[in-house]
Amino acid sequence: MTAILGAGISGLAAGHYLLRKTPTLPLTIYEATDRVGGWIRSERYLDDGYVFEAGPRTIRPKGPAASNTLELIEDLGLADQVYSISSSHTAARNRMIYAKGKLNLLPSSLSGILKTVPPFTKPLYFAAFRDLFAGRSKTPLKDESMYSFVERRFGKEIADYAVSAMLCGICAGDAKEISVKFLMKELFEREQRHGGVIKGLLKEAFQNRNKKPAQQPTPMGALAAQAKAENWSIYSIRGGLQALPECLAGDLSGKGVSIVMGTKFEELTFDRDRIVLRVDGKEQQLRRLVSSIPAYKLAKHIQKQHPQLATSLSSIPFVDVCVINLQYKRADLLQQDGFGLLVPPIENLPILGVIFDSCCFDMKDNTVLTVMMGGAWFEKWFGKNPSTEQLLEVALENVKKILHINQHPDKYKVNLLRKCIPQYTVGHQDRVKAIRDYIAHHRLPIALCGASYDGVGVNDVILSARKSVENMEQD
Ligand SMILES: Cc1cc2nc3c(=O)[nH]c(=O)nc-3n(C[C@H](O)[C@H](O)[C@H](O)COP(=O)(O)OP(=O)(O)OC[C@H]3O[C@@H](n4cnc5c(N)ncnc54)[C@H](O)[C@@H]3O)c2cc1C
Ligand SMILES: C=Cc1c2[nH]c(c1C)Cc1[nH]c(c(CCC(=O)O)c1C)Cc1[nH]c(c(C)c1CCC(=O)O)Cc1[nH]c(c(C)c1C=C)C2
Repeated sequence: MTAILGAGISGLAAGHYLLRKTPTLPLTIYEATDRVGGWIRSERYLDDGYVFEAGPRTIRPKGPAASNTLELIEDLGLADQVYSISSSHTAARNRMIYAKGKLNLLPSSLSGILKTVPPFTKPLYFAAFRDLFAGRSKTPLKDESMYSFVERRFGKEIADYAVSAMLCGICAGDAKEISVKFLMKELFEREQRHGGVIKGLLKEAFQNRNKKPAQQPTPMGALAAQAKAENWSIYSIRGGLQALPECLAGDLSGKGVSIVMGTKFEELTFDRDRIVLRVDGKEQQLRRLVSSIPAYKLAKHIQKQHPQLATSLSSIPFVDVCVINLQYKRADLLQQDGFGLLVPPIENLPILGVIFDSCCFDMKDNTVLTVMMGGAWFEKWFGKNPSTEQLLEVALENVKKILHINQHPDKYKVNLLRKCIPQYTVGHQDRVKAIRDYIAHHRLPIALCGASYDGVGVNDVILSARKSVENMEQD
């Protein structure tokens, strides 16, 4: 038998790809909680016309990982439930940062890069000049923090206001700790090879001017082609993103996969080419296993037999995020439409950002906002065990200060998501390599997928599930 640990989006996707490879495969998915979806959780108030998302709310449609998700959505028959936002929509164009006491619209066009836009004190194209004239790093580097790379190449303002804020909005992390390879691997490698990012881009464009592309682009499914033709910027699923894992789980159950909820699985031992899983007091013999649970959780289950692997798995840090959904029964509370705002850490405020849900999606006559707080700075602001009231108060205070909304929300929900986002800190790539090398060296019949390893977005974790299954040996 084959088993999957975890029924978050990556575990369910792994089930989908396993069945696509071997439709008759006996398969069980073990989930610790009483629901599927993991961090994807939508609380629906459909009679009143709105949804509270506790975790992700939008998915990117561009790039190979994104096309893979769209193909999955199509396979599940969910294409007609997709709610897309085109690149010309205000929610796509208007992203703001709160800095120096006011809301600043980030440039979304070339002309914006040519002008000086606050909070920056020079036009953004100056950053490109700086890169052209800054020397290469004194010694070759294997990795460094995102902040240090951007500060070296493009200057402190870009590091403080653009990149640090963007990292808050992707992994709730501190740019001074996150590896440059998390988002800028190619730029970093170009700089290391050519002594500058722009120099490298120009040199490579010149060298490749007559070369044919080495690979044909992968063919696009119909939905990905539609997303391209209609120029989608982001999308979600009607009624909330949770419909995606729910639909996947329904499809798998319909194909005979057993999804066991509320499992207490204790220990995993590897015995030659078998795995013994102790679950709910009983032993299960498995031929192979896909783990989609967070790395630090897997570490606990294999600690006794493989302490070295457990140490590597637990070395991937995670942060806590508090997500506070607010609903007001009035449509006109926001002075500026947009996707939302981010607060760069240099502002030293206790919130990471606010998403304007009701600008992105039609939520009848409601204003719906989501305040995100904590991340790498959770303990600094809130200590170890803040109360719900304390968290709500901080969120409302900042909504008042930044968005000038003084009234109390008609409905709210405070979600404290403990250890919800992994931090790809400097050296992450080597840590993941050490984990995979250990598994290969000891020939352990386990495949890893999920947010701990190769990307934290919904697209990344679905693709990680596909790759982990494709790389598994056949019987
Ligand atoms: C606040 C927030 C906002 C986000 N926003 C976005 C966004 O806008 N766009 C985007 O693309 N991504 C976003 N993400 C990231 C994305 O949601 C996650 O990376 C993704 O959902 C992770 O999926 P997963 O399956 O890897 O892990 P998880 O969702 O963590 O699923 C793992 C599952 O395993 C179960 N489990 C754990 N331990 C065990 C065990 N011992 N036995 C059995 N089961 C176990 C858990 O209960 C869970 O169901 C966001 C994440 C957060 C937290
Ligand atoms: C705590 C704050 C967070 C906000 N969103 C996330 C966190 C942790 C999670 C998240 N957001 C995005 C991704 C990546 C998706 C992918 O690449 O597939 C993740 C994991 C998308 C995203 N959201 C914002 C940006 C700049 C990005 C990067 C990609 C893109 O440009 O679309 C903006 C943003 N995120 C948050 C806020 C408040 C915000 C405001 C503008 C919250």
